Amino acid sequence: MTLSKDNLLSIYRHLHQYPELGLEEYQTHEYLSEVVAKMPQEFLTVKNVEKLPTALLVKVNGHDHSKRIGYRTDIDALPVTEETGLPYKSKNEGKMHACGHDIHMTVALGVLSYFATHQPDYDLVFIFQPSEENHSGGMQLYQSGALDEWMPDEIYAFHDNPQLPAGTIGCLNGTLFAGTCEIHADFYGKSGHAAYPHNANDMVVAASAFVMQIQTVVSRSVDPIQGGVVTLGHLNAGETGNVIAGHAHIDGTIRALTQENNALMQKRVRSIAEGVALTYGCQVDLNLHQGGYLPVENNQEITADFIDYMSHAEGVNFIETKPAMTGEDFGYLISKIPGTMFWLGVDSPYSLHSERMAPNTDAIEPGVEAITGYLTHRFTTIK
Ligand SMILES: CC(=O)N[C@@H](CCC[C@H](N)C(=O)O)C(=O)O
Repeated sequence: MTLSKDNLLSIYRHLHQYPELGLEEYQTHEYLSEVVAKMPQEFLTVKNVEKLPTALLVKVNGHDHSKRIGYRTDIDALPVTEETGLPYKSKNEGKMHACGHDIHMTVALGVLSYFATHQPDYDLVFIFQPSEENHSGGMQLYQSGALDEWMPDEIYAFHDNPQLPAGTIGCLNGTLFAGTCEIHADFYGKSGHAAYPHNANDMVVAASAFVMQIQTVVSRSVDPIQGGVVTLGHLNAGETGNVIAGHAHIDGTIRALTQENNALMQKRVRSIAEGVALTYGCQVDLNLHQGGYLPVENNQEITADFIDYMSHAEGVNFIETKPAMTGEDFGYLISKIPGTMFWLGVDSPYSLHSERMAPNTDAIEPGVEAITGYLTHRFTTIK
């Protein structure tokens, strides 16, 4: 049975209502397993992963086992309080599928349900991967060895895109997403009475200097033609207005389209943190963590075939897109297995990660059809 439009919509709404954070996706894993269990099992082999219990792998056994295509979806949500006002809004307080991984999972189930009833030419491995937003779930899954016996020859994934019309496929033959590196910084000084600054060491001042100096990383150190991003999204210091803060904590992210620029920016952020500590006579504890968030470099030959198919397939609305500074731990998987990442338009006025981001669910069916059509085509061109 191929899941119908109504089935897919009700799956989407269920997933949307029960978002879970990275590595905690137990209910999601259970629900996905139940949906897969209701599909005809003749061609399916399901595998759980001991080291990563919320991951789910499903192989559709093809007519011929000499080649294998991987299709990955992420399953985690964000610590965001939903404000879409949707009747099926999140029931898990403070958690939301604000990055649209619920769309990713629904489309993956739609594609899987098609191949569960239409045996593919070669094997297809569906990878339901935890923790894309943090903890590098894709890298953890790869390194767990769970994929080893089902290692795909090539791999695909998409991300939903609120800026594209619903159902539109977007792609680029090159680097689609940036490599990212998380910044976590703690500045330690000496707290004290607001009236006696000379007896304290104010970490609001040190953290502010760090924030301002960081602004020169992209503007002064990165080739402007290549660009980059440093965003500090979280700053916390002190307790109240008349007490000098002895501690400041900052979280942020570095983004660059090449690993070389990412490394350069990491080096500059470290120098600035150390410079601020020296200048302000404080301690800094800086943690720069890149994990599996490598640039998403689409494979040239595979992506050329993908773009050729999508631009000519009947019923597919395709546009060539620019690189984006969003990150993805698919960057790790695609550095190990050649493949293509692409966009699926979900047409929302609010951006990914916004508490108001409400994907247009009209994207689901054309997404399933375009991907099903491409994979069917790819079985005839895969080398
Ligand atoms: C698609 C998307 O929004 N991905 C996230 C990935 C986060 C990577 C890492 N935790 C970081 O913050 O650098 C993104 O924020 O782009």
